[in-house]
Amino acid sequence: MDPLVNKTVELGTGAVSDDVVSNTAKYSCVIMILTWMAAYFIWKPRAKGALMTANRLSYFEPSLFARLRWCLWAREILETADEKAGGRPYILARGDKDLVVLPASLIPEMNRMSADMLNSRQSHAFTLLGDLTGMRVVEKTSYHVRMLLGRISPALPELFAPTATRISSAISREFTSGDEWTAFKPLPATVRCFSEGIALALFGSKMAENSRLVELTHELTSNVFKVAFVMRCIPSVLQPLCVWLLPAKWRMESNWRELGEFVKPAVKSQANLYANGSDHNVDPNLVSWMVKDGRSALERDPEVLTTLCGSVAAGSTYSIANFVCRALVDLVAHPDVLDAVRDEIRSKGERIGRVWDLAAVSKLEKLDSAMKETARLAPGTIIVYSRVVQQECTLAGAKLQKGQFISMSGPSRALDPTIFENPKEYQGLRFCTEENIEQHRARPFRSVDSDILTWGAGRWACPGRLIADMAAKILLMQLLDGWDFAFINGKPLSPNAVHEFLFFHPDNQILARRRVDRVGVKFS
Ligand code: HEM
Repeated sequence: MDPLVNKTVELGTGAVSDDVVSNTAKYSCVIMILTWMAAYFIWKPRAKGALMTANRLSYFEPSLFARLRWCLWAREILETADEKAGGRPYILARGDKDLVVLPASLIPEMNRMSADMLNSRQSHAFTLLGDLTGMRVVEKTSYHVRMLLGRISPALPELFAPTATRISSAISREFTSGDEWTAFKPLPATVRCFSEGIALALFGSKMAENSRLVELTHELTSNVFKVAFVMRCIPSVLQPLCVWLLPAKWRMESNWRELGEFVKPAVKSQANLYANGSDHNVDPNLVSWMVKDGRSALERDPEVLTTLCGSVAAGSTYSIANFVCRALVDLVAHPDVLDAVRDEIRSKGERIGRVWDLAAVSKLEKLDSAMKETARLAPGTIIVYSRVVQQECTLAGAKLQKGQFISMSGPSRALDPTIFENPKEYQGLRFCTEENIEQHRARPFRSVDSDILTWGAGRWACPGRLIADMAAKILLMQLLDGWDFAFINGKPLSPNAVHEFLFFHPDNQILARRRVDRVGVKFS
């Protein structure tokens, strides 16, 4: 029979539509099984002996979803992953990159690995989207890090008094002089205070007299972070185009140009001075030392030095300000700790005639303990020890290829109940108890502590930690002595988070008023 005829007949009875449906169902089943098998075989070799993956719902999920989840819920994702992994390495799908998260117990072993095995620069440049934020050069050099550690940190006793003077005069500008409660935004106020100190360390006293340059140190930072935070939500291929839709990108470009207009002529004129042999006393600031010590063409290039100054500004102004605002609100939320810290400042001040030098400030153990506790509970970043592997190696049983990004979870250590009793509870004086005080004296806030990980760890731990510690104490001591603080409607403020970064929201407000019984804090 002619099949066409047959079909026509069957169509009329509706039998064909049943057939078509059942064939479609069969083919769909076959396709599904084949797809599943293909996925299984592609996936299986990776999964075999492989690590757990966090923040990836399925192999086929677009990485954009992982990016967005990480942007919004990084803390929760990391906490759940740490718990599931139980101290074993795992993969964190961040959306922009898969990181192998290693247990913090590996820190001593990793600290022994040479600099050409693990690279921190590549990882920092990637995290802050160096190509888009203008900081790509930090991938090539750590000259600024060497200068901070080798030249600026040793000069801190000399920098202490002028830094304190600048911060103090900024405090009197930024904080209320009235004895009535007044609402204000602590983050922008403290950022402006710290920018005075950072500008001094970066550019020296003469250049730091220029208020626009001081302003640039935090304005540039703010725009760099805005660009990086927003662009990290967008797939890499779209970033070079989309970034130009951000007003922050245009402002940042103009900030870089302006910074160059300050730094480049200074670099050139100082290079001339040194070339003429008139370099007897180097002013302790980053620009002067970089010009003086520069050996390679890169280290002498005014454009590169401008970028390095900008990247130090980006690593410093908001980091200290965020930290100090958190330390302050933690103290306000725990009046017993606040009273103990104030008493310590007052009684020690009386013993030394109320004029503080760097050594005396460094001995405020209760203030130091409260700072450590804040940093433990609300670090600047929950991911630390971020490095790029340079040679194939095996760590904690995980085989790592060249180019693999690795990292560690800060909270997995800082909130470990075997290290800290009631780890999620703020106990500002926990490091000053009888059994902890000796260790606290040996490892104050400014030191690299692989239990708290405030500064990361190893040879590439934060090179600005001594400056940060000094500047934070100069500010906190004056604020605690001179002002009362309170929450608006008694409501405490929690840290905000975006990607792996915790921060104090710039719009957060608290109340302040002058203290009637302030005794005054002077620095020498
Ligand atoms: C409370 C304030 C601060 C905190 C919590 C902090 C924390 C950190 C952390 C965790 C790192 C990564 C370290 C690693 O990769 O192991 C880092 C890097 C860095 N910090 Fe800080 N920091 C602070 C203040 C400062 C200051 C004041 C400066 C400069 C004056 C600074 C300059 C830098 C630089 C240049 C890097 C990059 C180092 C590199 O490329 O290897 N930081 N900081």
